[in-house]
Amino acid sequence: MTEAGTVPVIETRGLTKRYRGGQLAVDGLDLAVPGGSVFGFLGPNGSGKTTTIRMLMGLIDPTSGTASVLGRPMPDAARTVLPQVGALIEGPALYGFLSGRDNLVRFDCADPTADPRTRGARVGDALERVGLAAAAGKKARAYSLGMKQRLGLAAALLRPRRLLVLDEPTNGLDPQGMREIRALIRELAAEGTTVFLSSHLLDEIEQVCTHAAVMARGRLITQGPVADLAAGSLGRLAVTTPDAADAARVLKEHGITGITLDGDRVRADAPAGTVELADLNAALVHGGIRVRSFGVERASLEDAFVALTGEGFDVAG
Ligand SMILES: Nc1ncnc2c1ncn2[C@@H]1O[C@H](COP(=O)(O)OP(=O)(O)OP(=O)(O)O)[C@@H](O)[C@H]1O
Repeated sequence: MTEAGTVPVIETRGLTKRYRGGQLAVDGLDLAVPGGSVFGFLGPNGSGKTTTIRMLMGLIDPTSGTASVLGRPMPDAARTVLPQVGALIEGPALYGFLSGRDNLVRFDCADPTADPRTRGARVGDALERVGLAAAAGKKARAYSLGMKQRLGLAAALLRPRRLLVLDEPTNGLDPQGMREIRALIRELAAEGTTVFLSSHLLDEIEQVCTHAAVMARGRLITQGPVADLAAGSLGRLAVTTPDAADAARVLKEHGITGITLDGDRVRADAPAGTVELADLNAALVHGGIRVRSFGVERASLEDAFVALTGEGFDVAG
């Protein structure tokens, strides 16, 4: 699944986690995250995303299977791997009574490899990076949720990272906050950082991710480039006409399947391969059908998800 020649930045084989209560949270996961990708880890609440991330970061041990991050086994190589990974998991731990800047100073002090002489510059750069320079002196408790999330990202960016792991980075944010975080993710990716982010929002994955994996009930349903995942399910043909019943008949005569009628809308499976859309449109018109609009609606990741799992998806969150 990875691009030719690139070593996966995250790779798991048969990764499984059964919690002590017997809950099988992650079941035989084979994941491959290509270097340089923005990789969306998508699934409804409770599908095992956080459990997987916690295993990847060495926070909990798998029941069975293996995980490697930056080419090294986890959790065994956690000490060498984790300094190269910026993580934002379950919201940043901030002190409300400290300013944004002082929170970052605290994080930097906690890093034994961080040179105290260059601390001020590092903290300033990170604040600049996430657009918080102007609000750096404000107490963190006065920050909006989006600003807190950006401060958490700034903490993850205090040193150069090859990989960023973000668990639901836009959860609870308003649309403006979501846009800010997404823009930042795109920027970081453009600089070559691989970003692995979990989300239960399909449109978020479509907007920012190059690749995605879809989870349901602890199992991997599919993974690959986002464009391929969406293209895997054909789009829907949509015709608007006052002669809907006749249009449906003509489409059927031309071998079109999955036809549904709703008022003046006729929808159907998009024709595969041999049927030319222009010919189909001409056939309708020649059949005396008054066509108001005719086209193929692009398949979305949501269509792919529904086709793959037979389930709806909590799109709105
Ligand atoms: N510490 C735990 N002990 C027992 N069961 C757990 C524990 N943590 C999670 N689970 C269960 O494991 C399953 C997967 O949970 P997980 O949090 O990994 O899913 P998720 O996809 O990240 O969902 P969410 O977005 O709600 O966090 C759920 O059924 C959950 O109830």
